[in-house]
Amino acid sequence: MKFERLNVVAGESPSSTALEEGVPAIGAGTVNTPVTGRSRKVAIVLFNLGGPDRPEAIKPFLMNLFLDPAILRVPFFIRPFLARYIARARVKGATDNYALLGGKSPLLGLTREQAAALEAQLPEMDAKCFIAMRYWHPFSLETAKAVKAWEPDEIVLLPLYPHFSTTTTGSSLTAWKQASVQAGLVVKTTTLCCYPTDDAYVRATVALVRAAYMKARTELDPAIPLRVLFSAHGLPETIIKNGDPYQWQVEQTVRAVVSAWQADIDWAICYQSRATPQKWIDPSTESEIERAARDRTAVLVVPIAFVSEHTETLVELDVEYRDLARDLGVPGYYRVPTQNADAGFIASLADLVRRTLESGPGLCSHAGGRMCEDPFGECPFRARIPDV
Ligand SMILES: C=CC1=C(C)c2cc3[nH]c(cc4nc(cc5[nH]c(cc1n2)c(C)c5CCC(=O)O)C(CCC(=O)O)=C4C)c(C)c3C=C
Ligand SMILES: [Fe+2]
Ligand SMILES: [Fe+2]
Repeated sequence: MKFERLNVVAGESPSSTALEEGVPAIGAGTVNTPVTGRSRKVAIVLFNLGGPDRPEAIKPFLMNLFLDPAILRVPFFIRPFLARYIARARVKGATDNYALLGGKSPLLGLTREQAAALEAQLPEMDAKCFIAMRYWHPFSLETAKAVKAWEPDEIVLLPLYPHFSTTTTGSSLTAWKQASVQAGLVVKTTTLCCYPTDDAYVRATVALVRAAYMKARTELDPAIPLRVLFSAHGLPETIIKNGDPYQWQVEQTVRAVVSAWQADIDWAICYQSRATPQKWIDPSTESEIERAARDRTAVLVVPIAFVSEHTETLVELDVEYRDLARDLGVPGYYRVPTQNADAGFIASLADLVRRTLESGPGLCSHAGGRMCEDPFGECPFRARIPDV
């Protein structure tokens, strides 16, 4: 499918979109203009959250996270105190969790594998992937300088978050905008905001879920029912009430996956990784495990909204929730691996890069224009990403 261009989204003027202003998107003509004499140099910037690379990095990583106004929405003069308080409160637990993974997050290594696999799937262009992490190295500024030094013809900003949230992709875009200005990076840029119901992404996800389901079924007593729990990272309820489309987009993905799977399965959506004292969106993954125990149903947990393994899959799902399920007597606990460098998933990203280039410069979703429904005022096609 060919994307519509950004500015033809019904009812929206070019100036109503903030992100294309936010990211330097310079250059007349279309992105399809061939660069004569050589294949076009496309810098693909992969956004992810980042994680500590050694135990001493855990506290500053947590401080970076909680100092982000997109994460901790309190008045600016309170934020440093609250950030320090929450980071201190979490550091011991986080250190124990990262210790189970060798003292560091696997996220950067896995993102590098995704980057190499993606470059290999785009032979028709001179594509180079760069990684911009939000809360630990490589930060946006390091990456923006590296992109500038490479002298690309075009840039594609590709979040490794299929679902747009102000806390993830929105925050990364704000950081990228600031870094681009600081680095003096002025190159035609197209941003993919999200791809929750992209066909190839959904099909790749179905393939992983189906394989794990079949395996679990062969191991389980046929008399025991199996429920599929799609477990996404949670968010504070206030962020959703403010118009963040993340939860709606997660629901769209799950519906698309279930529909493409075409199997008669018992399934539910739940939310994990609550990290602040406020009320987070329901139901929690813990409460779904408790319900499965009451129903004497085994569970297959599908990490949804995460496309790489990290502490929240390898520790929270594989250790903490597995233990909880065992202690409650859940008759079986299985887990679908995240996409990582799965060939189907990387092929979906490669296709998204091609379509993003066709659509640009500016902002697009996998569907071309804005895909979020009206209540979602924080959809980047509508919201102003704050200046930094
Ligand atoms: C869809 C993905 C994610 C959303 C949405 C998200 C929101 C969000 N996260 C926190 C707090 C923490 N997140 C932490 C780590 C972490 N979170 C994500 C993904 C999403 N976060 C990833 C990929 C990681 C990296 C994990 C790793 O392996 O390093 C952490 C640190 C770990 C810990 O202490 O548990 C915190 C804290 C909030 C508050 C939030 C939304 C408001
Ligand atoms: Fe998180
Ligand atoms: Fe949107």
